[in-house]
Amino acid sequence: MILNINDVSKAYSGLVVVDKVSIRLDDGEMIGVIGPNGAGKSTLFSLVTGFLEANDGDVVLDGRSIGRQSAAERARHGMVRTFQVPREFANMTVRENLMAAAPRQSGENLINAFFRPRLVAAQEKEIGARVDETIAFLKLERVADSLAGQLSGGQKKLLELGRALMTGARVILLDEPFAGVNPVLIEELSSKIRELNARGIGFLIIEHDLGALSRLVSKLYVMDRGRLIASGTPQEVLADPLVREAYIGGGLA
Ligand SMILES: Nc1ncnc2c1ncn2[C@@H]1O[C@H](COP(=O)(O)OP(=O)(O)OP(=O)(O)O)[C@@H](O)[C@H]1O
Repeated sequence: MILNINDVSKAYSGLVVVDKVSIRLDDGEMIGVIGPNGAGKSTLFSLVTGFLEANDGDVVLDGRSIGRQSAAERARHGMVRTFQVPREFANMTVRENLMAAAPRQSGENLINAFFRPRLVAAQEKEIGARVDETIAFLKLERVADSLAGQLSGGQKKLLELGRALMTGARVILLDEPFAGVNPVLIEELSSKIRELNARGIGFLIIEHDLGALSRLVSKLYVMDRGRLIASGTPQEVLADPLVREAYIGGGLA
């Protein structure tokens, strides 16, 4: 699945926070998006996935323009995002959270639930099997029946990834997957992401942990004050004086 972000822009009361950003994510590619605080990275993810409406530009997924579609429609086409602060349902268990994230062809239609209970039951069973697989893949067995609100920060990030996987997405945008996660779990999460990527899922990843991100992705895009200022391999980008300058005071050693 190929994602083309074409000249996407967003302004708030005249202040441009995303300025004509274009990024291409090739089939099964993994790309990092970095930049100092307030550069516009999270806003860009919301524009791409339909949580915010762009003022300009388009988003094209596998040749189809989806830039005017809702987030739910874009998810149905195979692209979802996660959030910096995970958005799990705190009062539901891990298993229930994963169940709820799966798209349903028939169960959400009450008439089907009433007149075609066997169809709905078969579908729920299939979703249940996928939930079990996802729990095993992310090694969440021990907390599968715990309330999501009681998980550690790192486990919440795993659940967030699991919820994205349950949608069946082929392109996943991860917003700071390693923030607040301990180093051991960062390695664990990275290897899960790598494994999913090897199965053909494309990733765009915003991350401030440049070391962990650079080990994961083949290419970095750098944003500063709404604009893309550099792109290339992690080695090229992190050695770029323009990039180092953008980060002054922002923590790039
Ligand atoms: N709803 C809003 N109204 C006005 N300004 C906003 C709104 N949302 C974001 N902004 C501004 O847009 C700019 C980009 O914010 P954004 O959160 O996308 O940056 P970011 O690169 O993701 O930062 P961080 O790394 O800190 O998460 C910031 O200056 C922010 O203050």
